[in-house]
Amino acid sequence: MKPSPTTSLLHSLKTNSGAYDSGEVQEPSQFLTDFVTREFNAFLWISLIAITALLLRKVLSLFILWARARSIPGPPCPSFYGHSKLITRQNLTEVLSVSHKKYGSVVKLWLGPTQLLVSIKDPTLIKEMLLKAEDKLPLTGRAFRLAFGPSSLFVSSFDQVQRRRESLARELNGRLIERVTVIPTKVVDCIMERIYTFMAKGSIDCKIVSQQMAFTLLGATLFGDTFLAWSKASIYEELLMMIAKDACFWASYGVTPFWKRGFWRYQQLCTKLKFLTQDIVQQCRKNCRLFCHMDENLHNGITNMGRESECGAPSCCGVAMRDNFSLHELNDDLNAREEPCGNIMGVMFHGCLTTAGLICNLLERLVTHPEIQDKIYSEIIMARNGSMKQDQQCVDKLLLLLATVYESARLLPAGPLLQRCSLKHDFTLKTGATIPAGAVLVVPVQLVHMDDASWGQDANEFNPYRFLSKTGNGSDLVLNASSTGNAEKVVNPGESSFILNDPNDNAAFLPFGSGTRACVGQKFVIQGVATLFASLLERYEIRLHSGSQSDSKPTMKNSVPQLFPSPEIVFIRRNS
Ligand code: HEM
Repeated sequence: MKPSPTTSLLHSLKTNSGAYDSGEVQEPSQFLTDFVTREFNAFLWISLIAITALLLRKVLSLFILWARARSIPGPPCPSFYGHSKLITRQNLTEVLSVSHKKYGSVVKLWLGPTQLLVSIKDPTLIKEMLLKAEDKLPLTGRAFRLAFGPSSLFVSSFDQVQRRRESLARELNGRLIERVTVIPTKVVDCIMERIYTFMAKGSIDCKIVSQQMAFTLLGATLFGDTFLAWSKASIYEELLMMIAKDACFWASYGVTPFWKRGFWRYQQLCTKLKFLTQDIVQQCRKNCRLFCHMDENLHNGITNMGRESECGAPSCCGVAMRDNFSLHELNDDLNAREEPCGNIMGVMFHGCLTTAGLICNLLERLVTHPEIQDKIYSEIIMARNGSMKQDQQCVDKLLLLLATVYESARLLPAGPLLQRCSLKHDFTLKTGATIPAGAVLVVPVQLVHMDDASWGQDANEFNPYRFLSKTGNGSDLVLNASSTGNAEKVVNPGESSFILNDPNDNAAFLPFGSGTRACVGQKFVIQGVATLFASLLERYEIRLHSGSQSDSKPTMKNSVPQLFPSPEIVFIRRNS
């Protein structure tokens, strides 16, 4: 029988001590061999103990995970691999819809023996969870890191994003909100210029025009006037969209797939985007210095005429945006590991995709509900007549327009699920259910937005009036979801006074998430999109192209709205 490592260690110790006892002198080479053998054996033992401890820890945490998860209701596992075989990206919301109906508002599914998914549908519990679970899933962070390099936004861990989040939120909701009323006048001109080029070829696809609008709105906000005159803007937009198509796919590999040719092609696109971002940032800085210089000259009484074309600012711009503070917020104070421009690319990527989705949905609702479009137009004209400043539209008065933006965001949120996790700590919900650290937490936003209990019988119908309350005889008559049938007839902008409800008062309104990792762009994007549409609708009527098929009522499957194809639309200039 082979001696075990312990016996050989003891034996060698014994023989050596015996040799010294008997006064024999050992050969130095023999001593060295014994020493190395002993050291090696000791190393093997230590490794064995460490690996066993590690495995035991893993098994223990697995038992703890299973024990904690037992208290959460959910369908039994069909196999060792849990429910992963039943779930695809497309049908997860449907699976969750069925499970919530059967098991209640908190449901668990096993995605494998070690991966637990917990879905929450009750609005109050959702709010609680979104406050307590501070981290994002590592997959999201990986997708952004692979595409744009390490950055301090859109990272999984809350500790790493907190500071940048707060400073960006301060800027977006402070100075930028003030400025957003100026941007769209210029942006509309630029957008319309491109829309006319599209229309020269016939009608336009709603998706393409929304992408274009979102990109121009965000680009002008982040980079100022320089962006509107930038010759490479359309290449930038194309690259962003190409990256968006593949980002999740490449991030889903546990190990970066260096061996795949497609991955290198993807990386090339990302590098091109990085160079383009650096280019626009440099141009912004150059123009900013030029503008500052112009300002000085202006103060010194030197005429400014002709300088605008000198510095490349577009002719359509009435007001120049001189300090690109958003760039400072995103690009300054980077730590050594961060990619310069990483945050800028991340914000452009997320902002463009989500804003394009909202604009597309809004356009679809307006063309399929022309009566609402007409009312919004009257509201715009009335607000314009009452406005002191002829070149600016005060969007806060356009209640029906704002309500239509909210309703569009509610009906088709940017993604079907909100995802979170708590990487380090378990936490307990009010119901007593303990959510283990590392569990994938999801909110099926589409289901929550279509829930009759939160939105009334007409939850899956387009009804912007649900966000308006009518004040009458001193008491508020709230035209909410349950009374919407009549509300539309009663509400006529200008005839009586209305109040726009804060959509966030309803815990079931989640297109921008909520809690610790909620979208920092919500207020800005709603103001920006509403101001953009106020300018656009004042000058153009948007209609469905005569050949285009669009069903205003999306079909439902297990309470999940099915997307309708993007309609073809046309912009018709108004006479007045
Ligand atoms: C219609 C447009 C937009 C929609 C629907 C949207 C939606 C969202 C959602 C659902 C989240 C995750 C929230 C959560 O987990 O609770 C998010 C995060 C975020 N959004 Fe937006 N967003 C939009 C536009 C923007 C814009 C324009 C910006 C910035 C200029 C922005 C900046 C961010 C940031 C920085 C985060 C990450 C927060 C974090 O990880 O801590 N968003 N957004």
